[in-house]
Amino acid sequence: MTDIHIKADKVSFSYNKQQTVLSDIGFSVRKNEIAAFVGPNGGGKTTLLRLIAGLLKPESGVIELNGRCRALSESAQLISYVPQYAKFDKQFPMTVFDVVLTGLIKPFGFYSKADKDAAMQALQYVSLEALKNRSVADLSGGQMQRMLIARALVSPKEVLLLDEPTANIDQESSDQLKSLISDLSQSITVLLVTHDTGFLNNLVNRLFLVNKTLRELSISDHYCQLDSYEPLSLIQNNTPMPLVNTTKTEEHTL
Ligand SMILES: Nc1ncnc2c1ncn2[C@@H]1O[C@H](COP(=O)(O)OP(=O)(O)OP(=O)(O)O)[C@@H](O)[C@H]1O
Repeated sequence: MTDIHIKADKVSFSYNKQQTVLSDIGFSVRKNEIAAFVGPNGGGKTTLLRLIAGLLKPESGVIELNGRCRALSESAQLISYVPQYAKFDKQFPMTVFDVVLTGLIKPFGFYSKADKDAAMQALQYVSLEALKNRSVADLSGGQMQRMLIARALVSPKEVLLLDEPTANIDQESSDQLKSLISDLSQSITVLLVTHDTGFLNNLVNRLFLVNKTLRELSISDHYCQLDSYEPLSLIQNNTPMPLVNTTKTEEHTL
């Protein structure tokens, strides 16, 4: 019996059948792992997340969840994707609670008491319940990110995909987010894309370098300077990843 949760095998993709964006991608992630995709701009990280979410279809190869490929509708029930630059018009008069509810697709926007309880629970999970009536216009970047995670998880999910979750947030918010992701991984699998390699220290179990192809980077128990890691130079020189300590420790719980 395997506990492989997500597996990609020989996946290739191009937009409009033009330039190949991803070529022969293969990796696997186990249940409750936190995996990060790093790499240079335009390397294909966001495209890979969209493929995993089922929003794009591989040109060749397969992506399996729990051992089989899924249709988009089924993927959407199991996987939540928080895109890069997920933004709300700050002038739009919506409260935090309203936004979280929109994570539940309901005809005519009719939400039951159970839906509202679920939204409240999701807000509690990300420690935003006190801000539930606040307008989204008045949220900080970190609060916005946590709200979007609450929205993504308002219905139960197996996998959370986060694209650049620390973009435009300060160190304190980044630390809170890191704790939240670590906590979430007790119950779900988290895959994230980031350029913020410092964020990955003591957080991730798996690290993948994406630049058209994918290469798993070794995670060592020995410390090194992840902060000075430069994906592009690694690819160009084809040198091994400097030793980093990004292993999530057994006792790392919140
Ligand atoms: N909808 C699209 N149509 C055509 N080309 C696209 C589309 N989206 C992305 N691309 C191209 O695909 C390549 C990979 O883009 P992608 O956004 O996946 O890279 P990335 O690694 O996430 O980049 P970044 O780190 O800058 O966010 C880029 O060359 C990009 O211009």
